[in-house]
Amino acid sequence: MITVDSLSKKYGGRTVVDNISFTARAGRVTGFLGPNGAGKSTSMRMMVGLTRPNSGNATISGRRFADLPNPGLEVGVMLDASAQHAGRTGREVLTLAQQMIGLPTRRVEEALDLVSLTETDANRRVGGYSLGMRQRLGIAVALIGRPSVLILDEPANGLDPAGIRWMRDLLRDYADDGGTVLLSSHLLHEIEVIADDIVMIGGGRIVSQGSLAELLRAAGSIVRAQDPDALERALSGSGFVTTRSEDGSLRSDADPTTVGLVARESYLALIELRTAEGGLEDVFLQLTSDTEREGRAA
Ligand SMILES: Nc1ncnc2c1ncn2[C@@H]1O[C@H](COP(=O)(O)OP(=O)(O)OP(=O)(O)O)[C@@H](O)[C@H]1O
Repeated sequence: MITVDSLSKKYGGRTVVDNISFTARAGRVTGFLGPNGAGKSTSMRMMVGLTRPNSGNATISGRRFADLPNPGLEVGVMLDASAQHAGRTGREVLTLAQQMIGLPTRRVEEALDLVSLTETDANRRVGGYSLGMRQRLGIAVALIGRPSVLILDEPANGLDPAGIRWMRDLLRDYADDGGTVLLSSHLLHEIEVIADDIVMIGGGRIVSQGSLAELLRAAGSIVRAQDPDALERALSGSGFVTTRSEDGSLRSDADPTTVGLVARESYLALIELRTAEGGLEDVFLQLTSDTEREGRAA
């Protein structure tokens, strides 16, 4: 588990992380989502003791990163996959991590296997790796000590669609085995397909957090009814805002379950009912544009 408690960071008098608090739970993938410059990397750096917060603190499995006796056994971190020394081979990078943590040498081969880096890849210098291969190596370094917590900054950067699917499966299995995963992204689709919980950040502040299902519910619904006028009346009578599209469907700010219940109460037949398209993207753009407006006005 990762607990972030009222973390703030200022650079040159400018607050770039503003009093953020959240918990990333065991057995869940938590997506840390925000546009460029929102403060995701700074927050993650504070969690792993690389940047000193102005106030607040973060703990990993109940302890501050600096107090972990052998951090590599507790938390796997990948903040910048390109930060590895370009002149070292992938195997050398992993061997250094294995020795630093004090693991048996076989963990190097196991970690390579885990991220599907071949023998030939492992013996090449990192400088010649594609970005996708660097991401795989970075994830291997993070996983080598079998930690129970993973903190990954934009791990899907540079991966092709097959690579993204691979990473998604790897992180899903890791969380299903009880691990805690916190991963950042500015790509909504990436988060939407992998995360159980979402922490949305904009302008250094948390603008929304909750389970993916809860946030999607906020996106509203698209519904087609046999009698759209009657459904429109029923929904507005229940306090929901409904708009009619040219194709006759209705868009409502009520979530699909609520729309279904309202329709049932009025004995109305529905032909189609789903979450409004755009889903998380709509919620995200709406929430982060609000904070940006506030930021500019302040
Ligand atoms: N060392 C630093 N000195 C001064 N300003 C910094 C420093 N590090 C980050 N910032 C600023 O803090 C803000 C947040 O940056 P951060 O890298 O945390 O955002 P991010 O959400 O990770 O964005 P991205 O997706 O672009 O990496 C930015 O405006 C950035 O310019």
